[in-house]
Amino acid sequence: MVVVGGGTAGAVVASRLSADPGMRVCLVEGGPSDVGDDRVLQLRNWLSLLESEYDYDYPTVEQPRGNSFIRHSRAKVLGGCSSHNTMISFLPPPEDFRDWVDAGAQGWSYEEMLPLWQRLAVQIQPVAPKDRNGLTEAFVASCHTALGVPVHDDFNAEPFADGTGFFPVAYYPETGVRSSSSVAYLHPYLDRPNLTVLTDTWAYHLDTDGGRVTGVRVRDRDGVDSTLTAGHEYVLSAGAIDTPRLLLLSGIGPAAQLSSLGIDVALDLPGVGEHLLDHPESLILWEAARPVPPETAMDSDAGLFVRRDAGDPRPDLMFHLYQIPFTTNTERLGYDVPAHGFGMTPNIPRPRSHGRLWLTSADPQVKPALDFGYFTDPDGYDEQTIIAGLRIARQVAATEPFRSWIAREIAPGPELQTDAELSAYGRAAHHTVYHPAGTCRMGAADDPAAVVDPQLRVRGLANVRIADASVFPTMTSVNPVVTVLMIGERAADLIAESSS
Ligand SMILES: Cc1cc2nc3c(=O)[nH]c(=O)nc-3n(C[C@H](O)[C@H](O)[C@H](O)COP(=O)(O)OP(=O)(O)OC[C@H]3O[C@@H](n4cnc5c(N)ncnc54)[C@H](O)[C@@H]3O)c2cc1C
Repeated sequence: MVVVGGGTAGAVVASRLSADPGMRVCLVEGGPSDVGDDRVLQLRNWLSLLESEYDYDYPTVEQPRGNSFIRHSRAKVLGGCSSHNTMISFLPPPEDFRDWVDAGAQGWSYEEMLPLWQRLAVQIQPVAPKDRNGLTEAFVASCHTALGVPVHDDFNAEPFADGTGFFPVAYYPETGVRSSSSVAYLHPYLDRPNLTVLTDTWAYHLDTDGGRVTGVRVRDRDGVDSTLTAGHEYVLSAGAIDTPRLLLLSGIGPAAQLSSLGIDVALDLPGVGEHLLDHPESLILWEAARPVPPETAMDSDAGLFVRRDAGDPRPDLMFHLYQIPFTTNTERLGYDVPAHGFGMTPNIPRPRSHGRLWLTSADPQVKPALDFGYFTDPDGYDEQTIIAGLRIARQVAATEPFRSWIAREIAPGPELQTDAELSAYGRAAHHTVYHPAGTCRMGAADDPAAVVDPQLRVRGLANVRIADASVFPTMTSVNPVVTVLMIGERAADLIAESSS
């Protein structure tokens, strides 16, 4: 087995498969190991990793209705984004998986996914009491009072329509170490004789012949090229940007795009790079009336879910509380940067705008172009959701005890009140929750727009599967990392079944 990408899902696949001593697994990871690297392992450090040497750092193309300055962070380290994210860990609601089945992903219902959730090796629990501070507790109390939503002690205890509370997080509170896929799935097993982990090794081409992958061309940290071959199967787990990028560089994708770049077409697969999904979020920023207390798991410990559409049992508006002033976008717009501040970030659980990614060059070094199409849905649903979110955040801010923590609203600023004003600000200052997905969409075996079938097999190739966020048929209503881990678990099951 060759697994390309030792990230969130790839680490799970390699770990589960190498538990069988009869299976030889080679895991190829573009970044370094995280073993012993406290900068990566300490969950609270996550923000310092963005735009660092651990980040591939992808720009977007111009977003006429959104923010063109967003830089999409993607982790370059063993464990992938689970090694530099905040590890907020939600089991998605049942209807999210119903949407997947409706999109052709037979076998991916909530009931079929639950056993995978139950066996996850990462340690998930609500933010530990020692990591909770007065600001965050006041926020939860005010959400409850202002909006009448329930307080959840554990969001994962059962499906919910709305509510507030401390997030479930995958970490070890006693040490502050993240429970990433690398820590939970690889660290205990790195001495397995049948598991080879090649770090700092970049895969840049899949060789194909007669409907099969015959090898993966890689370059190691010294710039030495070699070709890895698998006796059984290849698994692509390079993530929602780099998996389609690798396919396209290998001539697997929309034929016209590939031909225009002079890339030989190995397989015309129109869906590769299409259907780029994300969770956009905006920000309401406040100056703090007093310094924010230091206790925290990772500076975004609590949140709020709101349901506006009574016809759907799922929330349709989500907020993270940011316990630090996250001013990247507001500063650019001329707003003050407070010494002490915090914010709420309304995001769209099921956005209706989609985008795509594509190559602009046959050179593997050139980053692909990413167009998220933010706020381009024709009915304006995404825009309206952000406007509603900014208004709801103000309601919470006007309610004690949270209100006493606030000195003033910095952005959008109290003078912006109309829908048009809030929309213009909300879109100019918007950010990403860093959840790209869907670019190698899973669908029915006879769906020509799908890239993988429900067994995660690439359409038209006999021995390669994809296991990462790129296969999402639709966006999950909640943060996606748990779903990505479950995809890794499912991929391992599917491969084990097919090899027995
Ligand atoms: C800053 C940030 C915060 C986030 N916070 C949360 C959160 O709190 N909760 C949540 O649910 N989700 C969160 N997410 C999203 C979540 O982390 C991702 O959706 C998920 O981890 C993606 O997993 P993946 O397996 O698809 O890809 P990744 O985890 O990105 O794995 C891809 C791996 O492949 C490697 N790779 C890529 N290309 C190649 C190549 N050509 N050759 C070799 N190796 C390669 C990469 O180095 C990487 O290790 C966050 C993301 C970010 C960036």
